[in-house]
Amino acid sequence: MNVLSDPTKRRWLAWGALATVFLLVNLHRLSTAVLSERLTTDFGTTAAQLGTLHASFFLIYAAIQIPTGVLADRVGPRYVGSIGGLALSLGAVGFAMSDSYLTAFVSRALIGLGSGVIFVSILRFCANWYRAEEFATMTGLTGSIAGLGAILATTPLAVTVEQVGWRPTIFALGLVGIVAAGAVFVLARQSPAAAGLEPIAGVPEQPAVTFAELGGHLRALARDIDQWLLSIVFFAGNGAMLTLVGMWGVPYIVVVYELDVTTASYFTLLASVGVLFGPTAIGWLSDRLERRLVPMTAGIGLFAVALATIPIFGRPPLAVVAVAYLACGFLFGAAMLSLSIVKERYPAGASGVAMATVNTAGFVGGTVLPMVMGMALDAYQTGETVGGTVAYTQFGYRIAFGILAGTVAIGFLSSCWLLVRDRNGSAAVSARSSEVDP
Ligand SMILES: N[C@@H](Cc1c[nH]cn1)C(=O)NCC(=O)O
Repeated sequence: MNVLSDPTKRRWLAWGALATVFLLVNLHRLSTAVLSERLTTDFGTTAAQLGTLHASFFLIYAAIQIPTGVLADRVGPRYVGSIGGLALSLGAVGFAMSDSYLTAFVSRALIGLGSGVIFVSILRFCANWYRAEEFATMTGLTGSIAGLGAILATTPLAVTVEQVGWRPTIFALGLVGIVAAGAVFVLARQSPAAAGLEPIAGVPEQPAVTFAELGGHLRALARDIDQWLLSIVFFAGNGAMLTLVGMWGVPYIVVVYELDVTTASYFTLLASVGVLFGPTAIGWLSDRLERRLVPMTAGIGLFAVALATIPIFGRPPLAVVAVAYLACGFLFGAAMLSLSIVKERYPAGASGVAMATVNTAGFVGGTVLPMVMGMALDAYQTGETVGGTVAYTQFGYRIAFGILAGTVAIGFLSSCWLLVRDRNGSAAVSARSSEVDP
């Protein structure tokens, strides 16, 4: 058997193609920080227009999660993943060739649209090609790709853009994406059987679902308390991480410790290093322990504690901030277990819509929490500007980080509630509930 005909090897090739597209998703979604000055020069954008360009990606991303879940369940990851990869890559090519803010905005929206379908398609692919007890590891591994993308979107992207220019860089990423989307189409079949391969031991063939059945599952999800609790966990965990890395993690250090932006960005880089390792390690541990709720609750609780060091001390030693940022990134992996739990609560054929529902909450968190923190900070302006941006007081940052830590603490309480419900038998928190959390 060669690598294409052996299903246990073939699945890694297909996952690799999908993961390459997901790496590009993460590079594009976090690239605005590095590109901002050049975009301002080339398109004459105001700060508000630049913010809209950045935020449009997240809004579209959140909005299309549930339709993506329906399509991933009904049509399969091969078509959804490859068409999404093609769309985001064409968007990147268009963005690189844009000659006005309008074309740049439309192209960026296309990148967001294509990107939004990739993560759920990968998880849906993993549900069909990996055993249930490998699923949290695969979800974590996929989440870690986001950490790698976040790292590549900092200094490596900045250096490349400096050397060859932003347009050739984004154009090249578009070409890589077109090749990767082609590889997804060729390799990522619906299941081993659909690829004409032997079944994989312990991975049952999943029945096809109709749109009507998926509608029924969506209605069940809307009524399911566990789904809402899991969504709160992911809203808090994913939202807090995206807020820390993508928005307020750097300005806090610049203002409170009076460091320059480049030095401050090393701290958020540490958080991304945490995301590189944490989701895989925690997912793997959960699979080994055959437990989901206990590691999720412990991890999200520690996440809240790590984040709370900032509002509690206001200006802790920088080494403490470094450890806290790294710990937050690593422990974010615990929040990702919410995706495995919801997947195991629903029939295999509807796992896409179930995971997409919880992922939506994660990206609503990534959109809402930076804004809420910003509104809190606005009440504590110093009246000065640092590096062209409005400066806020240290107390303002304590309040804003307190809101963020409080949100993660609510995620922790939701996770505790899930544990209690599971122990009381009021919820079958996992399809394998008796094995997973006895
Ligand atoms: N790992 C997260 C994204 C993230 C959060 N903080 C830094 N990166 C992830 O994979 N989320 C799912 C998705 O759809 O991107």
